[in-house]
Amino acid sequence: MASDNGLTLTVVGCGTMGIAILGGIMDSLNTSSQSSEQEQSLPPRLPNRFNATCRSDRSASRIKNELGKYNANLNVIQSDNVRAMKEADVVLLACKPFYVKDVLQAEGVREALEGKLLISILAGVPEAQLEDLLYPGLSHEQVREKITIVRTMPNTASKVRESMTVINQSTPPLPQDTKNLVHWMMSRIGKVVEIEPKNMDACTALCGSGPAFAALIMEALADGGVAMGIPRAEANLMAAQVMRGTTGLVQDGEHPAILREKVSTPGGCTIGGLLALEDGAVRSHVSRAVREATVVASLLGSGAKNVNGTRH
Ligand SMILES: NC(=O)C1=CN([C@@H]2O[C@H](COP(=O)(O)OP(=O)(O)OC[C@H]3O[C@@H](n4cnc5c(N)ncnc54)[C@H](OP(=O)(O)O)[C@@H]3O)[C@@H](O)[C@H]2O)C=CC1
Ligand SMILES: O=C(O)[C@@H]1CCC=N1
Repeated sequence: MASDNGLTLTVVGCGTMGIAILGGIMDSLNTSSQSSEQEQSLPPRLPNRFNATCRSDRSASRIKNELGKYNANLNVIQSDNVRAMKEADVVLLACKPFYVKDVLQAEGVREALEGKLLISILAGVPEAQLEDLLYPGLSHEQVREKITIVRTMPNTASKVRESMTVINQSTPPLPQDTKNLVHWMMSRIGKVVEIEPKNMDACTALCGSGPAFAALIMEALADGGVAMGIPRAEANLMAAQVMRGTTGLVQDGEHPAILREKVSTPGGCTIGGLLALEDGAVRSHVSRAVREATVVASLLGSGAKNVNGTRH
């Protein structure tokens, strides 16, 4: 643990998401200027040392390459999760769901995590499952005396500090300092919403998978432009800025339906395009993608095989 007033944050399984989240936190610490509102809920101790764990040399190099620019106190630890967890005050669990059992049931892990805050970003793995892996047979109340586990769902836009991160509501509620710390960490990388546990899989689909769905729509917009003669580079830039501008309007309070109506001049081109989208049942298919991903997310933690197998 840190000997000064700072916390040591260990990211176990530091790949795409671990790097994105650490990058957001390090960037925020470098550029920190807190608003008065943030200061009120500022945790008493903030992370100032970072451990990132992985196994391969390739992953270790990637972590150093991508996070080196922040000049943070970062230690990359290969194939020794227990040491990295022992040194931590807070552990961010960022490995793939299918090897969480191996990671948490490895010798010495339970002892290394005792008394600490464990924040999980694993898709489809409820808090109860993490508790059971660490302390089989103990009740939730008994586990809470040994460790605090919080399930969250960020997304890949953490890298540019534009994540939509969902935090699972804890029962009983977290101690205020712990809650402030979790919110502080997650608000370094974007926006935060707390949600009931029953909705975490749907939030995994909407927020965790959402950037992939939005990217597909963005590509389709650009493809249409290319088909009608716009050069690819300009079409990509235009599609991205159109999506950004649209989100800006909605986040500024405009309802999406009103936005659509305002763009649709009677007898104009927009209504013609919108009706073509409705002919293709785009709205239904996009919603279905979120519904499908929710069902798949709910199966990820169970170790079930072929979770993307056809259900029709
Ligand atoms: N990708 C996304 O957009 C999102 C992912 N998530 C969730 O985040 C988690 C991580 O996903 P993602 O970052 O994409 O995955 P990655 O595969 O990019 O990262 C996982 C990392 O874990 C390392 N690793 C594997 N085994 C171990 C081990 N035993 N000990 C320590 N490190 C290990 C791997 O490196 P090496 O093999 O070298 O050890 C790898 O770098 C998943 O649970 C996913 O559900 C949540 C939201 C969005
Ligand atoms: O596809 C996945 O399983 C992960 C979880 C959310 C985003 N990516």
